[in-house]
Amino acid sequence: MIRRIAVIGLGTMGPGMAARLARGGLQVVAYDVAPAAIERARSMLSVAETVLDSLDIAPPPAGVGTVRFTDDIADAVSGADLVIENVPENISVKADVYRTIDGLIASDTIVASDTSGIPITKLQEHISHPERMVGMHWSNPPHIIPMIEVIAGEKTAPQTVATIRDLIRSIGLLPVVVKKDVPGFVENRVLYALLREAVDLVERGVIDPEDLDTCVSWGIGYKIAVIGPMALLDMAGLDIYKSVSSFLNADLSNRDDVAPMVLEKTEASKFGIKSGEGMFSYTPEQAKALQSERARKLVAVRRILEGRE
Ligand SMILES: NC(=O)C1=CN([C@@H]2O[C@H](COP(=O)(O)OP(=O)(O)OC[C@H]3O[C@@H](n4cnc5c(N)ncnc54)[C@H](O)[C@@H]3O)[C@@H](O)[C@H]2O)C=CC1
Ligand SMILES: Cc1ncc(C(=O)O)c(C(=O)O)c1O
Repeated sequence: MIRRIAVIGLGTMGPGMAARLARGGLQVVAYDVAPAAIERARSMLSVAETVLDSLDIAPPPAGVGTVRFTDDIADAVSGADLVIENVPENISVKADVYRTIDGLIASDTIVASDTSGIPITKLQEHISHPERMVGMHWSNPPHIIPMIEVIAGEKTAPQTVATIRDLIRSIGLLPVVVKKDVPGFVENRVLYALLREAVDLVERGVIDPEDLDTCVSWGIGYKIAVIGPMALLDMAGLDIYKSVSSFLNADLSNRDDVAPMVLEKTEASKFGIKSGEGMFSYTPEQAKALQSERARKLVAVRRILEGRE
């Protein structure tokens, strides 16, 4: 039974995840190596709590469902039933965390990684109880998006997958068990196929970035929220898909490296809203407004999709 959870890494993903787990009645202890990240996470936590209120996700009874911050990793993981690792997408940084916590956790503590796509089999090499390690891939923003992928590595015990799947379900979220430990799992394989083509189209001057976003959001995005790709194929007709894919697939981007436009921007520290510039430019006020607007619209759409409006 999972009651106490340690969230390690409080950047983009950690705070919203901590808020959502606590709202599900779990005792969360949140840790980051950087004191500034802990401070930022405190304010992100209260923003996430307001959003959870607007989703009508009822608070748990008094005394359970708390988030406590700590700057001591031993304190964070001590007594944890589950540790969720949320540190940068880099095997050696993640492996360092696993080595550090290895001697601090019980042999039956589950260690989950929120990796965006590093195979769990590779991460398991760095922990002494690989049967207790599992992928638990949340989607950003984690306090609003209900779907979480659950991925077993070669050495993950089936019981570990079942425990995490049941935990996700028990707090009203939507687990999807991925059957093979492929890089990127499923969500990011699909997302990155789309992003590769989108970046390529902008890079080749086929379309301006603003128009690309309008085309994808109001064309594909709007309907894909209501009907998934498999059912969409049936709606369009597999005969149409066969005809179009017979000439189009060969023309789609198949680049296997990072696009030059993305390399140029990241080399100039243009990372997006976190640095004030990426594909577009943002003042701090615009970045904040964009995040609130995204939360407000996601809440509104979710209420409708769940038939609550
Ligand atoms: N950003 C996104 O949209 C999503 C990211 N992910 C994955 O989640 C993980 C975390 O991603 P983000 O939150 O975006 O990263 P981030 O870079 O925003 O935050 C990472 C945090 O980890 C902390 N950190 C670094 N080393 C640490 C250590 N040894 N111990 C404790 N804390 C440490 C950093 O100080 C930072 O606050 C990555 O594996 C990423 O691929 C998963 C879903 C979505
Ligand atoms: C660009 C990008 N990369 C990875 C992820 C992820 O799911 O890991 C996301 C996301 O939205 O969650 C993302 O946008």
